[in-house]
Amino acid sequence: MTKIGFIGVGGMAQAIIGGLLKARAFAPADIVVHSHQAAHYQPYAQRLGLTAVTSNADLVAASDLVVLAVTPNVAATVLTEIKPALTPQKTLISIVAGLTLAKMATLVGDQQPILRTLPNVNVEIGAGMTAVAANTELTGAARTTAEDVFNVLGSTTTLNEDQFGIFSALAGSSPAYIDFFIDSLSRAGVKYGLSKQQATQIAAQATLGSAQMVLKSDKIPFALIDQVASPGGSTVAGLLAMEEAGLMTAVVKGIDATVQRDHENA
Ligand SMILES: NC(=O)C1=CN([C@@H]2O[C@H](COP(=O)(O)OP(=O)(O)OC[C@H]3O[C@@H](n4cnc5c(N)ncnc54)[C@H](OP(=O)(O)O)[C@@H]3O)[C@@H](O)[C@H]2O)C=CC1
Ligand SMILES: O=C(O)[C@@H]1CCC=N1
Repeated sequence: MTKIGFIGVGGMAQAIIGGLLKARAFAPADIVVHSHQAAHYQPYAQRLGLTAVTSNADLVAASDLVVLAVTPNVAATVLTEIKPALTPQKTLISIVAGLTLAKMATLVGDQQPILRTLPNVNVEIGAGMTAVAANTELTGAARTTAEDVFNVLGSTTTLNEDQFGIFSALAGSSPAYIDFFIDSLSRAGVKYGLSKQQATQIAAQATLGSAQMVLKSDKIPFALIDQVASPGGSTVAGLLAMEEAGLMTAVVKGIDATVQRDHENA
């Protein structure tokens, strides 16, 4: 059986592992974990029945797929550390935002098969959106095996590396921005007397349905806006007030800052 190892078991690795277990894509014991602090990875591994090892090198030795799931500031150090344990029979999978295939190859060697990915947190419930880019060493069955890790967790798209920055903003970071929007809607509901729990449920279901409508309809979002906004009605009054407060400009400015920070991490 293919064994998958995670270097780092923070928020994103735990979302991927949770999604893989729910999809029964790997048996718990075939998921190997290690992170910086034993107090973090050992209880987590024990709780889920995963295989915990005591070093990054041991993790690479025990895994066919090695997922780099550390923050960008320590990625280079960790790649240098695991280089002696890597072989061309193993696939290195990075989820690190901003880290290019070329940079990784300089640290682990040109012969290493590598899949650069950028998943989002919704992989945890099988509703993820992940970008992938393979280097020239990753081909055939090995490439399929690596990409299938993310195919079982939602949608995937193959992307040129120069588009990973904007993808990271629109799919990787946006769950936080959409949660912010849902929370803003539900806070408005509280202002008008709904309980926070009921307002959040209502706002989240309306957001989910609207996203599904955009994906299923042949209309662009602006046409769907017109379908909701009745002449002389309440929606158009709300839309104009939101635009006066600069909603679209605020969103684009937020994405600009996200992309800029992603480039600084590269
Ligand atoms: N969060 C998200 O939605 C997304 C994140 N990403 C990328 O995923 C990566 C991880 O992000 P996130 O999970 O949010 O971050 P976290 O801070 O939650 O997790 C980072 C993990 O790295 C571990 N770590 C730190 N240093 C080492 C080391 N030397 N050796 C082994 N493990 C180490 C930490 O271990 P310990 O806890 O034991 O200290 C921790 O488990 C980032 O590169 C980010 O760009 C990509 C897409 C989406
Ligand atoms: O906040 C971050 O840096 C990462 C990248 C995409 C989502 N989270």
